[in-house]
Amino acid sequence: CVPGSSAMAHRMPTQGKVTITVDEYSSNPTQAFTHYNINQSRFQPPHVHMVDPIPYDTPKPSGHTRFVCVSDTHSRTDGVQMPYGDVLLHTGDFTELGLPSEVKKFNDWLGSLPYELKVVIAGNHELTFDKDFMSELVKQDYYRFPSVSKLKPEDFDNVQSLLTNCIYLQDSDVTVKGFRIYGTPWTPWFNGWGFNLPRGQSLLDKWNLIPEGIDILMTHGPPLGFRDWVPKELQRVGCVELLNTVQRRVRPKLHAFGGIHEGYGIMTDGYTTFINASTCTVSFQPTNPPIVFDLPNPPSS
Ligand SMILES: Nc1nc2c(ncn2[C@@H]2O[C@H](COP(=O)(O)O)[C@@H](O)[C@H]2O)c(=O)[nH]1
Ligand SMILES: [Mn+2]
Ligand SMILES: [Mn+2]
Repeated sequence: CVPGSSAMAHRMPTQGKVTITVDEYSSNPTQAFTHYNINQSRFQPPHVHMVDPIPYDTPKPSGHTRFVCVSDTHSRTDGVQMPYGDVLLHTGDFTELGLPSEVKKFNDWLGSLPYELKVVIAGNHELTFDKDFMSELVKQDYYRFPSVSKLKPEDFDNVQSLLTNCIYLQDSDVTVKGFRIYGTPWTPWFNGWGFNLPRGQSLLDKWNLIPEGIDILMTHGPPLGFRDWVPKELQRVGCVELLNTVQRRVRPKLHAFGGIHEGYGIMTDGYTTFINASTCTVSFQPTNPPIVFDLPNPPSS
């Protein structure tokens, strides 16, 4: 089923393409959650429920690919025990500030891991990966991030090239082992970090770049209602337009993200599995284990 029915998504009769528009509750995700839960049972069982992670020693079913999901490692990978799997997915915040030294350290860690393929996106902490953010920061004389101010532009101009041990996605996709994976770093504006955009049309413009036919979506932050609860503020902070895009247009089998460290865990809506794989806790301790997930191989692979 496509959860919920709303004026916020409609199928164009001639093209069969679903168009997502800005949700009336876009700017207040906590209110959006309550509204859609009461009026559409949108986050209710039996379709929506928590999922237990599979134990690492579970044999992989034949004809499946095992994905290992991590996120928000924040340059703290030293003690993280990595399980068996085929493809690593890292959904951003692999550094504290995107310093080239941190990126190199992360790339070395990736190089030490045995996975056949590693796919990585940036998060709001990868400041140097967001070119527009860096141009603005230069104008502000770097007052917010003193250690970034020590960098010369040539040190970070081509920071992506330091990631030699993975496939880096930024509003782009790749097909690996027959799975089409799309990755995008944008999150709702929060304290003016990298890859921040206002809720509403600005973020929806980014989600509208996600093609149909994606098997796995990687974003840094959660969609509304799925592992997006911030207990210290009693707020849901997931993006409403991202949820509508995922459930009503793109419909990936797996949506992997992090961003909200407190939301670590797995849920399903009955079709898409949502994995918040934040390795670091809210106090930035890297104690949440990587989450493994098996997907049946696409027929053509
Ligand atoms: N109320 C909100 N809290 C947020 C949001 N994004 C992040 N956070 C909180 O910060 C930590 C760490 O995030 P990081 O990007 O600095 O690593 C996260 O776990 C939340 O507690 C937000 O949009 N709204
Ligand atoms: Mn983080
Ligand atoms: Mn983050």
